[in-house]
Amino acid sequence: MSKILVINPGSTSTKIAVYANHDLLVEKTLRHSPEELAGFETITDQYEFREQIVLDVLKTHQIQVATLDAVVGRGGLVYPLEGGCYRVNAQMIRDLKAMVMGEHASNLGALIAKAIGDSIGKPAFIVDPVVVDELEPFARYSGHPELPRISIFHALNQKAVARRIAKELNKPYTECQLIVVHLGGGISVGVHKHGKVVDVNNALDGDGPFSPERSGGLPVGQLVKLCFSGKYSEAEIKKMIKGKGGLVAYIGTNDGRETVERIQAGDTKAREVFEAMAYQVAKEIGAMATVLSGKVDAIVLTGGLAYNRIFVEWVTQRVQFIAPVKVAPGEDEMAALYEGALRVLSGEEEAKDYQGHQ
Ligand SMILES: Nc1ncnc2c1ncn2[C@@H]1O[C@H](COP(=O)(O)OP(=O)(O)O)[C@@H](O)[C@H]1O
Ligand SMILES: CCCC(=O)OP(=O)(O)O
Repeated sequence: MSKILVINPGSTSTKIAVYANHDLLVEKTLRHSPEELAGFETITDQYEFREQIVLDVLKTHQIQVATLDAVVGRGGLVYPLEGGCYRVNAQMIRDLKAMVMGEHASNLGALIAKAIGDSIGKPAFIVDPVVVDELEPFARYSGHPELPRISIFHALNQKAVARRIAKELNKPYTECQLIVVHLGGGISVGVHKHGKVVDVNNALDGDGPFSPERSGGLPVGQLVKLCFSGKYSEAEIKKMIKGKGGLVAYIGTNDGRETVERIQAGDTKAREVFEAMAYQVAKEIGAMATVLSGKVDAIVLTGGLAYNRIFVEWVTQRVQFIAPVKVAPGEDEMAALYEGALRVLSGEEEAKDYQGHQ
């Protein structure tokens, strides 16, 4: 029997699960408001706070750390790599601490998993981190060679959900042409062409639609002017793009459910902003459909916001002319992390070795 702890830190939540022999023993999601996270200057500063959440959940459910066989965390911003299950090693920890590709809550997945694994002499893994890179050459062009587009997205959930939908379509994933949209704290719109994500917006850093806590793409000229206006520090501008952008900037919350409650209570501003976010998501889907020359098997909406009927309806109305829209609310990340680690523990697959910068 393999008992595995799964740790999934997201920008608006920490998700924890424990599995044993395919049985889900515990699953818990803790949501974090912008106020709760405001006191932490960097993501790494949230380490103790998020680790304590994990340990508290284990304690509440009377699961002894010593009984675990492995720990698997959501993979963060390491150097770009191919998909798969990687053993957390010293190089990975160094790169995450040095924030070589930037900051995101997912960076804490490997750090916490490694600390807990080391405390009991058991291995720690990550699976399909947010930097999985399968972009085709055209997708890397931005418009200036010093600023190539890069692949940062919800790789783990996009891949897991795409495989599930491919099954529903009775087609191997490697033969499908899908557009998968993860609607989380960040929003990614990925083109899955024959099993590879050949184009996707950088969900973290000022690209694509705005999201609950991110600005998405901004008018560059105006942004440059703002950067040099003396009005804001570099750190403040970065926060406008990630953390305090999108819904947070317009209506002060990163919470889709709270937004819906406000809309139901007659808040017209919240309604307009929420609908504008759906409009931008639809526009990005339209753009991504051109990558597949319009030959799209299905458009898939997933992530937390896909639970919301009105939001899904607004997007669907604008994009259903392209392909059938399938809704897979929430995420398959916890099971995908568990299964990735289990494949290694059972000897079905070998853990990949993270090398750092190639
Ligand atoms: N039932 C729901 N209705 C509307 N929005 C929801 C619902 N559940 C989650 N959300 C929203 O989805 C977003 C988070 O999605 P999730 O995929 O869990 O993201 P993350 O991993 O970024 O924390 C938040 O804005 C959250 O409030
Ligand atoms: C870093 C890309 C993935 C992402 O945006 O995740 P969250 O929605 O959990 O912030």
